[in-house]
Amino acid sequence: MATADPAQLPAIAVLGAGSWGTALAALIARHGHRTVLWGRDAQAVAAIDATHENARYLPGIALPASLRATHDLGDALRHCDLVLVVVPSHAFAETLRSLAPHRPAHAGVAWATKGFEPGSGRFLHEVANEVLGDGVPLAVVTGPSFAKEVAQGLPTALTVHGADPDFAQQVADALHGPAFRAYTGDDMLGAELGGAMKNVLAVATGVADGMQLGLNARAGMITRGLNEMLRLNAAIGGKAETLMGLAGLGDLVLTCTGDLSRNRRLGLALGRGQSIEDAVREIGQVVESIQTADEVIRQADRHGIELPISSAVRAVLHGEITPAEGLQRLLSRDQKPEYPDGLFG
Ligand SMILES: NC(=O)C1=CN([C@@H]2O[C@H](COP(=O)(O)OP(=O)(O)OC[C@H]3O[C@@H](n4cnc5c(N)ncnc54)[C@H](OP(=O)(O)O)[C@@H]3O)[C@@H](O)[C@H]2O)C=CC1
Ligand SMILES: O=C(CO)COP(=O)(O)O
Repeated sequence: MATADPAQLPAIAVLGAGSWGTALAALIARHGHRTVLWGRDAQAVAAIDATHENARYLPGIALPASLRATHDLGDALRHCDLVLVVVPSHAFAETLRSLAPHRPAHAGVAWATKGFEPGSGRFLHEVANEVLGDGVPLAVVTGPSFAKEVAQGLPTALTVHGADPDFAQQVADALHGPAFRAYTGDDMLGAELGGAMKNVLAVATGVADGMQLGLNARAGMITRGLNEMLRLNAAIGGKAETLMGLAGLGDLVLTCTGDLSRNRRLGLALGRGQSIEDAVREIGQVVESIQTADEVIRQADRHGIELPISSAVRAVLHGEITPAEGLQRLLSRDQKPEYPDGLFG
């Protein structure tokens, strides 16, 4: 908390100077932790360090003067007690490999990245286990949290899941503060699945809204989307309650309904007839669903689960069908019971 002696609090290195990494670094620095933000763009990072503003990703928002920013990974990690990785999923494995030789032996590694390893479909904790080896405490930070609102100090709740409860608590303690509630859990599988899948489902809801299908369609899409999350989660062995909480339902509702969501905005643009290339260029930030849709379907196929909405999103993102054809595909499915295999079957 702001009144604590910074020397008594864990020092934290945040890797990734985009909107979410910057917002989390600012939050943690405001709580009194010695915090260093690392970014790959030397010029941008020098400007953040000098002006206390991330002009590209969070323009107009004042960052705490105590937040240091650097391009030197060794410098960022040298005296840290905890590493928080906040790069896009396509850069996750590479960033872990870069940080590994610099990580102080006692420092656990958490991440706020949402998605899977592109190409392999591996969960990010599987990647972290492989790259860092056994014995390094790991945790995932996830939940309904737009970077801009966190950076502005607006109230937010999210959750930290890890197999090592002490480490999950350490991460949650750094995030928790006067306007920020950080909960904990031990279900990395469910937490990572929720954070990844909600981005794909936000595209679906965005498409429906872009096509002006109405509020009924939006609510139906969100609810059947939650059903897809629950079914895949049950198959992979995640806990149902994780998906009914901040990591699932909470983030699904935020991303499907909030226009700050880049994944929703991609869907809106596609639903209005814009091309994916133009939409992505206009958004100008990472849109995780583009890679995640493939990996969700890969996971679903592996477990023999049918996910009609996610599958339609994947096909639209690949240009295999139009949004109108995707809608027709969903509406023409056979009628069936709402829960043929029970609530979490
Ligand atoms: N923004 C949000 O509200 C939230 C985002 N997330 C998740 O956080 C993750 C990061 O997203 P976000 O910060 O929003 O994305 P942004 O698009 O805002 O920023 C991406 C950042 O990652 C950097 N980057 C890209 N590739 C690499 C790489 N190979 N090595 C190192 N850095 C790289 C970019 O650097 P450069 O500028 O040089 O390209 C940029 O600083 C995503 O998985 C996202 O889903 C989770 C919750 C909320
Ligand atoms: O993960 C997020 C909110 O929790 C941010 O969503 P987008 O990546 O769609 O902007």
